[in-house]
Amino acid sequence: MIREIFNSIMGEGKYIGRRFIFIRFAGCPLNCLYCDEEHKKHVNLVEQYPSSGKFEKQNLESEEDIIKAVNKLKTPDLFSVSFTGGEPLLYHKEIKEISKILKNLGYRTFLESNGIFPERVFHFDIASIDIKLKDHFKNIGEEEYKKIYKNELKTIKKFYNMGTDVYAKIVITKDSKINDLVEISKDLSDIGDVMLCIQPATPINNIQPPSQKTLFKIMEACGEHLKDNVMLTLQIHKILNIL
Ligand SMILES: C[S@@+](CC[C@H](N)C(=O)[O-])C[C@H]1O[C@@H](n2cnc3c(N)ncnc32)[C@H](O)[C@@H]1O
Ligand SMILES: Nc1nc2[nH]cc(C(=O)O)c2c(=O)[nH]1
Ligand code: SF4
Ligand SMILES: [Mg+2]
Repeated sequence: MIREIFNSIMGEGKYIGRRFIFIRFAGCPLNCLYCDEEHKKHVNLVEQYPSSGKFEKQNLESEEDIIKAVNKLKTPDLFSVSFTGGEPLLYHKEIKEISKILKNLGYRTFLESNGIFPERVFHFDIASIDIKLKDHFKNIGEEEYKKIYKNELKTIKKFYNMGTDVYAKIVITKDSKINDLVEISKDLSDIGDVMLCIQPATPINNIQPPSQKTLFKIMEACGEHLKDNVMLTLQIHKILNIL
């Protein structure tokens, strides 16, 4: 179930720069061309101490094991515990229990999800929902993409109506279509006060980000519907060369 647990600085989205503990779950039903996470193996790695970047294998079978690992990685500046992956909501039942215990211990809970499981949504303090674009997949069918997108909007709407601090994040590549982004911004603005984080792809395989000029154009086009609920986020952990 768990790939790794580590402490680092949030490198993406609305809470960039905050100190987080990341619980990374293994496996994912999607295969985004830009994905930078090797999430296929369930390897139970826990960072030896905060920001050491060194891991040891630990038994993470029980909730107690996981909570103990989180508590050990706590730092005075800690902002939240992120459930990420792979796709964390593959393990929604287990995460529901773990997040309840963490809440009772005073932690803020954060979900980093591709949003394709609206039926599995439950309480998190903050939810970052990644909206995928057609160019994120190798020849995806129109119907298949529409289903993914519809579920992502449903997930965002569900969190919004529950009062969760929910925002959307979209990885933008040089092939991303500005009209698609305008459509998405309209749909998000119809839900309510939802921040959209435009995240240029960190180059990987042959995926490249758009030009700076295009980034400005994309943000302005999204602002037509979302006003100032548009921000650009770069993966700062890659720039800092941290986890
Ligand atoms: C690895 S995914 C795991 C959580 C969930 N499956 C998802 O897609 O949101 C975490 C985030 O990493 C970001 N990401 C992955 N590869 C990236 C890349 N090459 N450039 C920019 N962001 C990337 C995506 O925005 C994604 O939301
Ligand atoms: N520092 C850091 N910030 C992150 N924000 C989202 C991440 C993820 O892989 O889910 C991530 C990550 O892998 N590292
Ligand atoms: S949904 Fe997330 S974990 Fe899955 S392939 Fe896409 S970026 Fe990677
Ligand atoms: Mg990552």
